[in-house]
Amino acid sequence: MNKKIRVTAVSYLNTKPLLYGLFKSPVAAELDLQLDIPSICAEKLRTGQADLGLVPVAIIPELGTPYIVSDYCIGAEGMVKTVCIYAQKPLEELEYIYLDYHSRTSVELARILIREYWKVDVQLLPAQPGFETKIQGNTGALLIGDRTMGLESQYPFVYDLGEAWLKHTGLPFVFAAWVSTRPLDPAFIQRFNAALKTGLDFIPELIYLLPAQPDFDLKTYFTKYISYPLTAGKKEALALFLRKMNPADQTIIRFSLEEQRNSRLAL
Ligand SMILES: C=C(O[C@@H]1C=C(C(=O)O)C=C[C@H]1O)C(=O)O
Repeated sequence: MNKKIRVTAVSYLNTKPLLYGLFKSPVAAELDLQLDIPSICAEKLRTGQADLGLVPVAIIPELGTPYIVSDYCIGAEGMVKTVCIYAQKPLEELEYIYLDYHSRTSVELARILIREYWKVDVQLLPAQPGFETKIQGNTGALLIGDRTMGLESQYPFVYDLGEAWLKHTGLPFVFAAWVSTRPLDPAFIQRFNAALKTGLDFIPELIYLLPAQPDFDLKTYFTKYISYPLTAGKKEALALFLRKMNPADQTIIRFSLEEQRNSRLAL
């Protein structure tokens, strides 16, 4: 029996449709799955504690040979609802913004948008657990994931980073993608992708299995705000985001499935 593939995936609700697909498929038997907050997923893939991960795309340049193995991701085509800056005052009146320690991508996205789009002079601070309580007066915070659900009605100023990125660039966005640091068996990748697709087909059923969120409609979130297909537009956005993060970056991202398709076409 081959060794199982060690997989790290995001523990948030937005990943459940993808996980549901994996569990409904025989591919589940090939995986040793661990669920973590995004910054830990990133760390596990980077340090070799996982072979494959649904990881924040901001860490791709830190990986030696990154392969994007899937046609599915955690993305958005504008508003995303769960990646926002919350504040009691408008952005231009803020002095400090805490950056969520769960995140790797959105903290970089916030830096880019503050610099290029909002153009406000604000100090960005690293956050510790419990930092949500510091959202007061001239201090705001970037928060991501399930902890943001229902927060929209609690703060007078809410800035959605997916929406701001679309207004700034005209592009969708990719927050997290399935990345491996070594080439995986193409047949495995195809089974893995087919399973993810099945999960998305089951969103209407899955809604019944997940805990209802106060002031937050999960079905709309999964079908309107989170956008799972890794489209050409999202790939373009990913390349632009990595360039804006670090203009000197030379990372070459390999798209495993595309390479397979291309090589099949070439045969
Ligand atoms: C849209 C989201 O995207 C998340 C944002 C991430 C980040 O900022 O590093 C990483 C994984 C994604 O799950 C979310 O979970 O709210």
